[in-house]
Amino acid sequence: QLPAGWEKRLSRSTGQHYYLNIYTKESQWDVPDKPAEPVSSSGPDQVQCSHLLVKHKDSRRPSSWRQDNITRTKDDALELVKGYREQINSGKASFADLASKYSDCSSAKRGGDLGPFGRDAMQKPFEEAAFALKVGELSEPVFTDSGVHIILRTA
Ligand SMILES: N=C(N)NCCC[C@H](NC(=O)[C@@H]1CCC/C1=C/[C@H](COP(=O)(O)O)NC=O)C(N)=O
Repeated sequence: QLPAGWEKRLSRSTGQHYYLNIYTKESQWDVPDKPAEPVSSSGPDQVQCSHLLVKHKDSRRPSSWRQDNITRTKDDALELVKGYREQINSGKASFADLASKYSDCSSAKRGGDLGPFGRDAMQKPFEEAAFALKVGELSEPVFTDSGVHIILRTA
């Protein structure tokens, strides 16, 4: 009895049997001794995230609902983001509460929620960070042309 995920095949050229992994399509001469695993998918097609964005003077659009002309430096923006991240991780404040108060993105009105999105929707550094998160996980600070973000994957 073959382990799951394998098929026994006959090699016409040698008349020998070989074994085909039905997931990877790889073949081998040795009789498999353990089940073949379905290849792990290349991650989700879509994720849903909330973010807290702190813009700075070099942001692509240094303006927001909070502040017409944003003049803080990138370093100051990073310090602020680190502080928010600490407050969330220590349970002192909720992500949605801080995002609604301090995020320089219009999504602040929705507690930072960006809704579900697929690949190629967001700037690449944001996309890479978001798709690497597990559901419920909070990112490290992420830098995009928009500014400095922390990202919470919610679905
Ligand atoms: N698909 C959804 N929900 N909306 C379209 C998002 C378009 C996308 N936006 C971003 O990548 C920035 C970084 C992550 C979130 C985000 C929000 C920006 C940040 O603010 P801004 O720099 O624009 O002033 N505000 C809105 O777009 C982009 N390709 O530019």
